[in-house]
Amino acid sequence: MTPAPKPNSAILPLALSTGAVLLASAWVYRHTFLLHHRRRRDDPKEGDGGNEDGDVPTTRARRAGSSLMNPRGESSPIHTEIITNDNDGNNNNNDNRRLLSPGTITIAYASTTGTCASFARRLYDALRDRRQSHHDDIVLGGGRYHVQLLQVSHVDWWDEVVNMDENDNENDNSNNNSNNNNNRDGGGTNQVKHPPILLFLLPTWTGGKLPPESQNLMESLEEIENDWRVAPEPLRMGGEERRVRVGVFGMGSSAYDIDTVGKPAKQVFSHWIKLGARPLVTSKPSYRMGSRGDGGGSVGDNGSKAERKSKSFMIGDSEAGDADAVFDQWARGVVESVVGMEGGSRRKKKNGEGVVKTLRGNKNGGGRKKNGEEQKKKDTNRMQQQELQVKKDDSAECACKQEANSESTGCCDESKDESNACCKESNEESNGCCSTNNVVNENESATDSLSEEEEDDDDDDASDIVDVEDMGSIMNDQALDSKSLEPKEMVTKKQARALKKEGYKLIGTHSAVKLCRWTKHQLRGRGGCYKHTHYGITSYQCMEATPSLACANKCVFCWRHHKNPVGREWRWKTDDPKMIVQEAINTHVGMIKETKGIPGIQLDRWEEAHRVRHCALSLVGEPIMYPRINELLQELHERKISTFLVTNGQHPQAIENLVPITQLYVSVDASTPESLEEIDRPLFRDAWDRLKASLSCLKNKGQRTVARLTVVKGWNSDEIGGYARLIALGHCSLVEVKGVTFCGKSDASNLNMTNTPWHHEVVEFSKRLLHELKVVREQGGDKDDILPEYDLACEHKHSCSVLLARVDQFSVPDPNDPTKRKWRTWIDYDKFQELAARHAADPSFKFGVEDYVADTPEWAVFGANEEGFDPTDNRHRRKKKHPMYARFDEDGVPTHDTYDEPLPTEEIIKLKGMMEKKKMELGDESTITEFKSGEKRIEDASLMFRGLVVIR
Ligand SMILES: Cc1cc2nc3c(=O)[nH]c(=O)nc-3n(C[C@H](O)[C@H](O)[C@H](O)COP(=O)(O)O)c2cc1C
Ligand code: SF4
Repeated sequence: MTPAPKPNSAILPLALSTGAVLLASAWVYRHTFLLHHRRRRDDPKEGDGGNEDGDVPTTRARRAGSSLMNPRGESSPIHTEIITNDNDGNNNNNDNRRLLSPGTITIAYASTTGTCASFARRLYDALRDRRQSHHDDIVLGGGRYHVQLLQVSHVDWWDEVVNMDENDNENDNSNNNSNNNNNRDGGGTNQVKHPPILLFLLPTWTGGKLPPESQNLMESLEEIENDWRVAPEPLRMGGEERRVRVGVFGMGSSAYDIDTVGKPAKQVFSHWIKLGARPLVTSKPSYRMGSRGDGGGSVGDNGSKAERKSKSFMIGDSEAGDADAVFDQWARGVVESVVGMEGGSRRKKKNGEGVVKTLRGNKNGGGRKKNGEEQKKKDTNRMQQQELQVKKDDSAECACKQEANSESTGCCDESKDESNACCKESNEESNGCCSTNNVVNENESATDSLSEEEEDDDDDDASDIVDVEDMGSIMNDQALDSKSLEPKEMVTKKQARALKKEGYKLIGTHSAVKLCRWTKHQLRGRGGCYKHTHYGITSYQCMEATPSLACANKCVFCWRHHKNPVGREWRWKTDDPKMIVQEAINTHVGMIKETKGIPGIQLDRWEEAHRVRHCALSLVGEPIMYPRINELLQELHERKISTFLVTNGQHPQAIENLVPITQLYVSVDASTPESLEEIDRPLFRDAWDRLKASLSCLKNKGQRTVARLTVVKGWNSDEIGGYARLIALGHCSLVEVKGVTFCGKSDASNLNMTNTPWHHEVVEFSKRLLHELKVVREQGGDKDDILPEYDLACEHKHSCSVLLARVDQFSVPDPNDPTKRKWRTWIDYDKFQELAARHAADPSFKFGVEDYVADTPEWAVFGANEEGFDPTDNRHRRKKKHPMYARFDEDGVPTHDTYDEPLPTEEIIKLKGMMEKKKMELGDESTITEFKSGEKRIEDASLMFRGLVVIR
């Protein structure tokens, strides 16, 4: 690798001609850039924001002034602190250091669902546990560090790297002098400047990127690397003492494309190395105070090279369930390296163990022993895996094909009719069950490249880069280690805790039930849900359940806020369907019993509610993924419980295999491949094709099929023609259009209340969809393939829902007025059970949609005065603090009154003022208050004129 030229080095020979002068100037500029900027920034006359050299940013928006730095001496204890940030991302701590100041350890994390944030905190606490004095100081080894914890998104990375401080060094020196008295190791023995250390904890987000708010890190590093004005490997400048050491821990999930797992973390690590940083843990001690004889050296001298190299950068896999253990391993390596830099081996051992205890929370120091046992177990597993692989390779048939005959759904099943899609994926995507091949191969290549490196025992930067290239293999190695031959349980303890907190009652290892708020609503005589209006379901006799909490998406509007398992195919322990159904009913009925005390409960309904008559397999997750779904449906039918099942359309083969059910839904969340990607954030690369295949499957199902459209304003409410074309693939019996329900703010989604459409907007959308369906119908096609006619059949204003139904299946001429249409979208549930039982006894017996329809009551029909509200119930209208408004500006300030008339300007200004005041009271966050009845009130200044919002 080319050594970095020294700033201000020879330029004169080139200045012989004008061209050469220009060239030389550019060169000088480039190679003196850092120095120049350091000086300029520190010169008060030039100002912080001055940028006369072009568009290179020189501001440091979020950094406290260097005058605020704590005095620090080389061998006195480490000072630690947490940098807090306000909602605007401004750093409130005036005591934070430049990240590249010698003697600074910075733990920088990004996190959206909390994993990396908690790891960062654990690492910080582990370091803090090294505190050796009553004031907030920490000692590692023989020296001290200033440790700071911050979020990636709150740092101006360009500024931190490019505008390095001259006076960071000066401060370092002066601090050394001023604090010699604090030297706990005898003072004066540790007169060495410690290199800055950067430790990153980074998750993988959609498409193998960093979460959007943290992408500033990647962008800045890329920019610096590519900016011709910045010297190559700028971080080498200033000598070894100042050369930043870097460690990165990436989080990902192998439920996603394997090549995205930890990708951004890997890229970040690679960028730092290319910029001249050194891996914190290297084959030779990365920085050493004394000679080996003095007890110098690092943990890098211990263990195999492969082990050592895996420590600066490691990846945890949330899917494998061993992320904690991998993190502990990484963190231990990191801390031991810091200790190794500082002091002798005696101290290193002691301190290293201390950190292990803290990270694992094991005060008895049992961590290491357990580790040894775990390692043995892992080795055995790895050997078994490899044996298995050999067996698979030996067999003439592809493993997927063998599995395709088994009951399990997922990629192997799907290979049956999708031209061996699974095998294809195993090559292209290292997907799930078929990926063992790739993993083993990659291990081999990892071994190859590592042994090549063994020959190159030079601790140079070339091998640092090779280090980076090997990291993917290391991750696979970890993944393989963690794989057990026994299928594991789907829901981890952490996920179970999170789901329970949100009110899910878990059944067995992968199922759940939850009491729907409409159940309570109708028990109190306040009206049922839209399924009551559209199909005659008794809401208080309906059980919401799922036999699979996992699914293959991360939809932006998901109720689970992503505290759930994800997976492309079933690979978990499989519970017995009878147990699931029985437990679900018991749990549901238990919850019904608890509602007795709710004010207004109607006792006759409450008693009836003890008998479950309907099951909506739509709670969360993907019910159709459960390999024994048909048996489960059978169990429900045997108990005379109707079955509504909602699938997200990612498992077409499972749809094909499904037994007749009362009503089968496919969610259609987007009308183009791009918006599907954006909204559902699917795990499958071919998600769009899967959705289309699923819809096509509906055509021949025989029973009632529904395309469910969830309208997210501003995300999927355009391109309506695309929806019509998708619906046409399946000739779906019904089309349910429903406004998205906002489930409170979530870090994992950018959705907010403004994405929730009003009922009149859903009606407008439905009318436009009807028009587009007509267009498709008029375009014709084969005689048998002409799209049937649809019309607006029902609406339920309370849940912003409209039903479009096929005229041929759900309407008859009105006997009282043959010029009019009479809708029959309700269901004769007893009839369905009779037909389903006959089919179960004799699968050659077929039945269709028209065989179990029932009349839709007048109040439920689209356009009725009742707006879908059952008149046998009592309607409770909310008292509005403010009159209803029809339209709002982008901040949520009303612009049109309830009759859609524009408001006078002075009225708008007044409302704006009220909102500002509310914002001051509430801050930026929205607060959600849950009432006993199950209703939730969301308070958010931007929503204040929309009245109370109820979600279920
Ligand atoms: C919306 C979303 C998208 C994700 N996309 C990916 C991905 O493409 N690849 C991957 O390996 N992991 C992906 N993950 C998994 C996360 O990287 C993993 O759960 C990680 O632990 C999250 O860390 P955090 O809790 O600190 O945010 C995704 C997670 C979410 C919620
Ligand atoms: S498919 Fe359903 S359960 Fe899965 S992420 Fe989407 S909304 Fe949530």
